[in-house]
Amino acid sequence: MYSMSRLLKESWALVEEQQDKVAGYFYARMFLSNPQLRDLFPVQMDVQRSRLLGAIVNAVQTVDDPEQFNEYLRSLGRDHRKFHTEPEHYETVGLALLEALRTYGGERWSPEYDQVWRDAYDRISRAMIQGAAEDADNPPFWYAEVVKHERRSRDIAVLTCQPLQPIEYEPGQYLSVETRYQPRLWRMYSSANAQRPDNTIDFHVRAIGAGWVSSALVRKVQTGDLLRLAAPMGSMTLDRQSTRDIVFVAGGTGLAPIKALLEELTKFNRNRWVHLFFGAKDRDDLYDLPALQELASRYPWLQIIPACSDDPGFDGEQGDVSDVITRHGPWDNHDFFVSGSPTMVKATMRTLAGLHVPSVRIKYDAFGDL
Ligand SMILES: NC(=O)C1=CN([C@@H]2O[C@H](COP(=O)(O)OP(=O)(O)OC[C@H]3O[C@@H](n4cnc5c(N)ncnc54)[C@H](O)[C@@H]3O)[C@@H](O)[C@H]2O)C=CC1
Repeated sequence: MYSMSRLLKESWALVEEQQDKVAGYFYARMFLSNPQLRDLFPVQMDVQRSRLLGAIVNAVQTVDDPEQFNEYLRSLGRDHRKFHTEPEHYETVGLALLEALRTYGGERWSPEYDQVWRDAYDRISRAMIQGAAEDADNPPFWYAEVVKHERRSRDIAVLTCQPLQPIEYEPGQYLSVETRYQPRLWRMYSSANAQRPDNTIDFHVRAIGAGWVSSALVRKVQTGDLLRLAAPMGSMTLDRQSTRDIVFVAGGTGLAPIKALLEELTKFNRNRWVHLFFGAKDRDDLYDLPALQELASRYPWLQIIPACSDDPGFDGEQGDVSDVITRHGPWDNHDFFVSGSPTMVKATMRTLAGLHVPSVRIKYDAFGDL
C-alpha cells in the first residue's frame, strides 16, 4: 500500500544528515532559475536556511495527522504573505526542493521518492496558498511605532509598540517582527499583554549572541522607530470554559505570553487559583518581578513564585524552574502553561509527566522558526 508518511520519512532519512547542504543547494537552484526571488530574502541567508528545513521537517512529521498538517501549513502560507510570496512562486520552490533532495539523496533515491515528494509538495503548496488567500482581508504586515523602550537588565528590554492599524490576536499568541536593521529577517516574539483599547503591544526581548533581530531590538531600536509586525500565531491560549486552577511555568523572557494570559485572566477570573513560577538565572534577570508582584497584590487568586537557577544569594526558590514546581503542589487537577527555551520546556514536560499530569492539560508552544 502507498504510504506517504512512510516514504517521506524513509527518503528524508537519506538526506537528513546533510540538511545544510540540501538547503544551500535548494536556495542556489531557486535563485538561479528565478533571480527576482533573491530580493524577497534577507541579505544573510544562514538563519533562513535552517528555517526552510524546520518547516519541511515539521510538515513531514505531521503528514499523518491531516488536520494538524493542514492547520500548520495554512498558517505558514498566511505568514509567508509578509515575504510577498505569490502563488506562482510555489512551482519554482517545488522544483528546486526536489532537485536538492534528489542530488543529496544519492544512489538510493528512487522514482518512488520523487513521486511522494511531488505529491506532498503539491499538498503543502495548496494548503499554503489557501491559507494566504483566506487572510486576504488583513494586510500582509503591519507597521508599528516603538512608543516605549525600557532596558530592564544587562540584555533584556521591554518594548511597547503602537501598530498604525489594529492587529487582532489572542493572548498567548506570538507575532513576527522585523526591524530596519536587518531587512527581511523576521523573528517571533509573543505579545506580553492582552489586547488594549489603544492597541499597543509589549514585547520582552533578550539580546543573545548571534540573535541579530533580538540584539537590534534591545540595543539599537529607539522610541520613534517603525517595526514591521506580521501574522499572529500560536495555540497557547486560554480555555475560558475550564474551571480548573492554573499553573504557569515561565523561563526567562518566556514570561511574555504568560503575562498576556495573566492579564486576560484579570478581566474575568474570580475563582480559579493561579500559580506563576517565574525562573531566571539571577535576580537581575527577574526583569518583570515588580509588575508581577503588583498584580498579585491586586488579585488574591494569584501567587507568584520566583526562582533563580544561578544566584546562591537569592532569598527565594533556588534551582531550575522545572524542578521548583515539584516542591509545591499537589498539581493533580490543574491546567498548565509552559513557556521558555526549548530545553526548559522539555525539562518541564518531563517533570509534569513524572507527576502524572495528563498531557492534554498542558499547553506550550513549539515557538519555532517558521
Ligand atoms: N521573548 C518571547 O516573547 C518569548 C521567548 N521564548 C523563549 O524563552 C526563552 C527565554 O530564554 P532566556 O530568557 O535566555 O532564559 P534562560 O536561559 O535565562 O532561562 C531562564 C530559566 O529557565 C529555566 N531553564 C532554562 N534552561 C533550562 C533547562 N535546560 N532545564 C530546566 N530549566 C531550564 C531555568 O529556571 C532558568 O533559570 C528563549 O528560548 C525564547 O525563545 C518563548 C516564548 C516567548
